[in-house]
Amino acid sequence: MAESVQLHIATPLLESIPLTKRAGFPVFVKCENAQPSGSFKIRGIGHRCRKAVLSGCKHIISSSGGNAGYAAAYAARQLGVKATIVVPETTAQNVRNRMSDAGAQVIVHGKVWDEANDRAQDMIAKDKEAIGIHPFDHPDVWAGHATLVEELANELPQKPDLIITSVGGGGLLCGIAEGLDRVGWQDVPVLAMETVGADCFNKSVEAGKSVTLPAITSVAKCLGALTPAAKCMECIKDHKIYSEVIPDKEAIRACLMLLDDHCILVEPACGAALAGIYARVIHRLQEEKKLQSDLKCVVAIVCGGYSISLEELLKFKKDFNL
Ligand SMILES: COC[C@H](NCc1c(COP(=O)(O)O)cnc(C)c1O)C(=O)O
Repeated sequence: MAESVQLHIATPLLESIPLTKRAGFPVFVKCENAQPSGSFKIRGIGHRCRKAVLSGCKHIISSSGGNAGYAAAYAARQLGVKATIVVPETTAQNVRNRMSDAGAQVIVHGKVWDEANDRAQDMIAKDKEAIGIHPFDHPDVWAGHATLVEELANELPQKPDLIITSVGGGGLLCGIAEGLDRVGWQDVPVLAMETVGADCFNKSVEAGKSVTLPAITSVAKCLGALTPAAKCMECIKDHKIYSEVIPDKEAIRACLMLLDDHCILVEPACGAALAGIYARVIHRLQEEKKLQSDLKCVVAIVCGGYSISLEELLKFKKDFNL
């Protein structure tokens, strides 16, 4: 059963007419919001959980800002094992409820994910039957996320000129890099988007070494890792990765514009990726001659996520005067 139960799905890839019109070049959206757990996380977290259960694990303990934890709770339910998810105070109540509804025990500890992760590590050390599921820093997580690029290789009309993603701890970025290697697209550049106050990867790229933020001050709480996975710093050696940072306001604007363009409600962590187009970051890179002017195929990953509601988005709209 654990070998064969389906955890993630092959998600829709849409040629986005509204985004293509706004951008002036063909834009495809990879709709990870359609995953059973509401975000791309189930790809890597599901793969990690399945391998853990096949190795005899009876209790999954995950730390998460929210979406990785829900993916772990969902995977544990499908795999028929116990799950405990440790989340920081910033994790939205609706996400905590979803984890409980999936059958997981939810423990709230710490102001940021890193503190929740410390508590989870303590629990893992004391439970011989448990295996820890890291939300972004594990080879099995990256291997699972890489399936997204394999689907692109099967679906896109041509090799992409650019793939846009957002970065929290860098697990999705590392998975994309692994996927590009798998399908022979090592030269495809990646635009890695973060928000001000959740930009540990950008700070690390600028410093040429891993940097730990003093705090997470962005509203994109699900990008809230203080330090990126070390693997990210290897990825930038082997792949062309543009690291860009936008203010929270642009992430919220992107969420609002995507809702209008595609009737898809996403959280700020996902809006950050779409801001690569909506905030014209790509156009600036083109003006700076860092990106080719004749883009023919750009893929934006709609990473999804449940840390949002219509009410919260409307409050952000008001707070940011949008
Ligand atoms: C603290 O949180 C890290 C992680 N969220 C990460 C996340 C990302 C960034 O993915 P990453 O770069 O961490 O693999 C993007 N988009 C969404 C909707 C996300 O939830 C979590 O849920 O535990």
